[in-house]
Amino acid sequence: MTDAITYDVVVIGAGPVGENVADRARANGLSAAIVESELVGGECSYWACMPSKALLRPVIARADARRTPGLRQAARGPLDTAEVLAHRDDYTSHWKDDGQVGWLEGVGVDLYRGHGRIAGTRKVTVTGQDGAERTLEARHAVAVCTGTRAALPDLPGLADVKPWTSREATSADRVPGRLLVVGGGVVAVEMATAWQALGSEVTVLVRGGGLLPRMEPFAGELVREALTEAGALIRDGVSVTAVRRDNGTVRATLDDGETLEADEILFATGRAPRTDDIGLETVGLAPGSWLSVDESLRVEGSSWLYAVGDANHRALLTHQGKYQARVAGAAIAARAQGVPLLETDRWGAHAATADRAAVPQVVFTDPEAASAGLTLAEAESAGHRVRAVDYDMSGVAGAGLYADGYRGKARMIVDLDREILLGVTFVGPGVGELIHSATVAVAAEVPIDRLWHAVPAYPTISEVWLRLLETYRG
Ligand SMILES: Cc1cc2nc3c(=O)[nH]c(=O)nc-3n(C[C@H](O)[C@H](O)[C@H](O)COP(=O)(O)OP(=O)(O)OC[C@H]3O[C@@H](n4cnc5c(N)ncnc54)[C@H](O)[C@@H]3O)c2cc1C
Ligand SMILES: NC(=O)c1ccc[n+]([C@@H]2O[C@H](COP(=O)([O-])OP(=O)(O)OC[C@H]3O[C@@H](n4cnc5c(N)ncnc54)[C@H](O)[C@@H]3O)[C@@H](O)[C@H]2O)c1
Repeated sequence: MTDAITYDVVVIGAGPVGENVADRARANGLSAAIVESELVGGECSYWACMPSKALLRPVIARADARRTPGLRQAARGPLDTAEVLAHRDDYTSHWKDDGQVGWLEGVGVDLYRGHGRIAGTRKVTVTGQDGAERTLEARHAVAVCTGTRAALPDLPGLADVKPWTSREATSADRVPGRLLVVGGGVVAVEMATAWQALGSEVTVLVRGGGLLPRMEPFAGELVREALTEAGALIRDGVSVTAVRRDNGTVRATLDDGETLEADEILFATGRAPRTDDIGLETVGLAPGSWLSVDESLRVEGSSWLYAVGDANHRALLTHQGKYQARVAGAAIAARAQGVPLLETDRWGAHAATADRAAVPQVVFTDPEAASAGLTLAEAESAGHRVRAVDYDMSGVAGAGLYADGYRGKARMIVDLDREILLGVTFVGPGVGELIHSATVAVAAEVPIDRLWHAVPAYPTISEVWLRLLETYRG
């Protein structure tokens, strides 16, 4: 082993979040190293956000075209599967990271390829593919940005089946004839939407709680209706108890004793933190745990260790992890400069307040489901005195113009004590591009009386804002 190489900041994991922590460190005049064991760009670029959205974009565009008079006939046919998969491959840069490595070089971050492990206070070892080990030492901070992997249930026979996880579901190069999807969360509904449209016969197996259980209930209901109309079968209240593969065919046994056959089975059953082999035990933390952090993203009880992005389990979304990276970068720099008091109060420069109050998310199904801030259930369980205001989006002129027979629903959650919005949900075609208006309203805590003066252009889907406010004001 050679002598330790010293940097101000050492980042483990070069996903979207690690890249941004390193970039923020550099922008604040600190030196930074980043360690990556696979591809620079992380899960998001190669097996998550980018490939899934590249698969879904043509699906959603075709559905929109089929709802547009004059285009219906032209959009009747099947998708060009080869072109869709090739487009997806382009969007993942064919699983090569040269572009992102170039970006790191451009911002002056040193890349170390290999597996990173914490080795006591402010030290990180990097084990390269050839087994050679180097030690990096951080003057100020080590940031764990190692993300997640798919969590698989403990089922007899599962390993032999070689099931699809989100990785295979986003990178497969052929369309399975029959696809079983286990789970009812975001990965399950997005991938069911994509592969059904690409030609698979999809069956979704939902254990309980319906589809998209973390959103307002009508989101899952509208997505279910459309998925069913598209030909997918959704089975509720069923669990897979065993699975095997015979001569290529997957056989999944359900808890009611029935056995289903398919060509592939996707487990979209949540995520597990990639913290099991990163040396947490050398600093008194439990390997394999989600890392609990304070508002500045610093691991509780530590003065130098940060956990940013998926690894801290605050909000498993790329944009939210990148926001955390900006906050953590500012906090690391301030502490390095000896700033005596950080701004960690609500909405302060060194507090990731939006993680708790104003997280936006878009589920890229047909219809899209988009939300910002709290659901009714979340607001109530947090003790707020609230009113939910609902509006059927088919009554909005711009929605009718956007799609013939537009189906959609909007809800805003009003904090009755402060007369501000705590959350907004839109479900319907085209709403993904609408949600930032809600994020601004929620994060800025715009008073309802002032929102009344934010006039939506006619005739856009955004007029739903006016309808929601009119409904609230009676
Ligand atoms: C199918 C799917 C679709 C998604 N779509 C969206 C979407 O549309 N929008 C959205 O906002 N979010 C989406 N997400 C969530 C998003 O992918 C994650 O929130 C995001 O990737 C988290 O970024 P991260 O940098 O924290 O972790 P990751 O992207 O997981 O990156 C972590 C990096 O750390 C590396 N690493 C791990 N351990 C080590 C180690 N010991 N040493 C060195 N390197 C290591 C990994 O190789 C990886 O490159 C999706 C997720 C899935 C599964
Ligand atoms: N468009 C987007 O923003 C987007 C897209 C995909 C993923 N993501 C993020 O990635 C994360 C992971 O998504 P996900 O869908 O994998 O996880 P999830 O936690 O959202 O959903 C997992 C689902 O699987 C079910 N489940 C768990 N174990 C099961 C079992 N043994 N049998 C049957 N069902 C089981 C759960 O009840 C849950 O409904 C989410 O936090 C999500 O926000 C975001």
